[in-house]
Amino acid sequence: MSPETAPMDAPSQAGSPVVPGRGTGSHEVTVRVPATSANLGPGYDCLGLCLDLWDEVSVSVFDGRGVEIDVTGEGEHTIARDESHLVIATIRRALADLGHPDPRCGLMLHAHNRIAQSRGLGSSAAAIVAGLALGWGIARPGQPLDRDWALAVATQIEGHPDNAAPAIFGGAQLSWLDGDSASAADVISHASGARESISVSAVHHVDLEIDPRIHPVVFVPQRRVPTSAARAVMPHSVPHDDAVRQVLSACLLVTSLSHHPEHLMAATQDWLHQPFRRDLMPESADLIDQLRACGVPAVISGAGSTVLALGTTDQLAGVAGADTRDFAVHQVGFGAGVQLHA
Ligand SMILES: Nc1ncnc2c1ncn2[C@@H]1O[C@H](COP(=O)(O)OP(=O)(O)OP(=O)(O)O)[C@@H](O)[C@H]1O
Ligand SMILES: N[C@@H](CCO)C(=O)O
Repeated sequence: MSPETAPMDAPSQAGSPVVPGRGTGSHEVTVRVPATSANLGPGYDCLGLCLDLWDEVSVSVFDGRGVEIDVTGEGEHTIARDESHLVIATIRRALADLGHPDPRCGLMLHAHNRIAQSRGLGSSAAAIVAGLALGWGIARPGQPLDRDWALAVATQIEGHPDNAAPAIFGGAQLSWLDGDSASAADVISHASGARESISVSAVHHVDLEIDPRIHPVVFVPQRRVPTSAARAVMPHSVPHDDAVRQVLSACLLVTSLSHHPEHLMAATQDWLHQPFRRDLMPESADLIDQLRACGVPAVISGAGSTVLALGTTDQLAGVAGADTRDFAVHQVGFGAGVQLHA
């Protein structure tokens, strides 16, 4: 395999704090939370995998009210430094859910982000999962994270479980909601119209084996595509013929990932979301066309704009035939689920 590669920012050792604690009145809680790639072509809103690329976040509680937020790395010039910061907002949600006596407590947060935002690498799911794990660490110090609880709450916040499941459980995950609801928003509105909590038993996931011959490569462009914009262009219905082809592709992807990488080209075809999102990310759509023409199984990662190639060394050799100059190319490897140190 010979794609142009750039070194990833090496993660620090698990368990080492991001920065020395400055909080007063509480010990520091630290999490490492991974990037994820959802959809994988035909698995819209239900398939996702975890990448070996991590945000590291620590928090401590101080006496009084308010927040102090320090961000380095991705988003250091753009991310909010107030209560609207997604990790902070989610910590408070977790504290309330877990019956902490003071969910409005003062919070000091340090984040070192490596996951590019609004590029289809699950940055929002990572921030939500980080917030839930940190909230758990504050409210339940020393207890192992209840990952099923985290998945249910993350799904309610994010609306779909396909990034949250691998961010929490690692590897590749198939995830879904009970009943005929496609999204958490449906579950909420069907329930009563109010924002009720999704019951933990309403969100499901299964681990999918990944054939050791398969490797991921990500091609990250400069263009940002907010997930909300990418979901706004989705049609309400698709032709039956396309739905039939999608079923085959999605089924084939599950078995190709686990045991039959030779079928990954056919298994990564999609008729449900990528065609409708092309105009939002023309460079990425063009790169996918080039890569697939060279025999590389390539898809839009999540809602875009990153391109994900998933293949064997032989399949990935085709990357050399594509023009990747406008993309940062990383051979990342597969990751594990969120790590909490409380
Ligand atoms: N580390 C972070 N800290 C705080 N907020 C974050 C962080 N990462 C993401 N966010 C919030 O989430 C937004 C990006 O979420 P969005 O759903 O658009 O993209 P994504 O999650 O990166 O992509 P995808 O869902 O397609 O994988 C950012 O604009 C920011 O508001
Ligand atoms: N399944 C989601 C992933 C991004 O959050 C989508 O494609 O919109």
